[in-house]
Amino acid sequence: MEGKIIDGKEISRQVKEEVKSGVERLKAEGMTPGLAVILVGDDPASAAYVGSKERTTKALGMHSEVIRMDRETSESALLDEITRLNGDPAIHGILVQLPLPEQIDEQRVIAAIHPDKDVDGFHPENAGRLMAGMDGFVPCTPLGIMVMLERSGVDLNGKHAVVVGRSNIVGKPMAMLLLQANATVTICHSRTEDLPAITRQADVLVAAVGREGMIGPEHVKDGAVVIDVGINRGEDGKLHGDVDFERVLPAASSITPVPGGVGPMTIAMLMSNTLKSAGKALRESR
Ligand SMILES: Nc1nc(=O)c2c([nH]1)NC[C@@H]1CN(c3ccc(C(=O)N[C@@H](CCC(=O)O)C(=O)O)cc3)C=[N+]21
Repeated sequence: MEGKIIDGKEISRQVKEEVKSGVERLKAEGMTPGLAVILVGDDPASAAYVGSKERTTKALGMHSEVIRMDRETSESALLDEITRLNGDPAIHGILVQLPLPEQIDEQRVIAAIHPDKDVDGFHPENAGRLMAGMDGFVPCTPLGIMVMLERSGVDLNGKHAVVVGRSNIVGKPMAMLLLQANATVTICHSRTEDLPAITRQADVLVAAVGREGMIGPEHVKDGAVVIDVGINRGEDGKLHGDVDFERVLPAASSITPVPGGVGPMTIAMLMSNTLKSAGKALRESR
C-alpha cells in the first residue's frame, strides 16, 4: 500500500489507459465501441456529468452519441429512443442519466434497455446475474470501488465490511461484490438502530448515504478502510462526501477523498463496461 489517501484519480487514469489499449485492439479488428448517453432536461449537474462522460468516451477512441431530450419529454418518446438504440449496431452501451423528471417511470426505462447494452448494470437481469454470481454488467460505482480496494492492496478475505446505504445503484450491488470477495457484510440504512455501534465494527466502511459529513470519527474503528461514495454539492458550491474527511482521517488506515476518489472510478468503469460490451458483440458476430 502507498499513501493513506487512496488516489481515485490516479487509479482511474490507469484503468482508462487499459481501456484505451483495449479499444485500439478492437478497432484493429474493425470494431469501434460506441456509448450512447440520454439526458432528459437541463439540470446543470446532470449536464456536467454527461459532458464529462462524452469527453472521456472520445478521449479513449470510442464512438459517443449524446441524445438531449426536453424536460417535458414523454415516457413513450424516451422508450422509443431506447428501442432505436437497442437496435443500433454502432452502439454497445446505453446510459440514461438519472434522475429522470417525475412524469417518467425510472424502473420502466431501465427495464427497456437491452441487458447486453446496459453498461450501468441497472437492469433487473444484470442485478439478478450479480446476485447469482453469473457474468453480466456490474454497476460502475461499486465496481470501481472494488478496483480501488484491489489496487490499494486491501485484503477483504474474512473482514467485516459495512455498507451504509441500500440503493439498487450502490448499496445493494456493493454488498454483493464484497460478499463475493469473501468479506462478512452488513448493510445499514436510515432505519438502522445505533448506527455507530455497527459501523465501528467495520474493517472496511462504505458510506453511500447522500448526507454531507454524516460519517464522523464516532463511526470509525481505528485502522479501518473508509470509502466515501457521497457527492453532495455544499452551500459553498464545492463537492463534499458523506464522510467528515478531516476528522475521520486520523483513525483511518486508508480513505478515499471527495472529489478525486470514487467519482472518477465510476466513469472509468463505465468506459470499461462499454469496452466489454463491444468485445462481446464482436465475438458473437463471428
Ligand atoms: N444512469 C446513470 N449512471 C450514472 O453513473 C450516474 C447517473 N445516472 N446519475 C448521476 C450519478 C453521479 N455520477 C457521477 C460520476 C462521476 C463523478 C465524478 O467524476 N466526480 C468527480 C468530480 C466532479 C465534479 O467536480 O463535479 C470526483 O468525485 O472527483 C461524480 C458522479 C454518475 N451517475
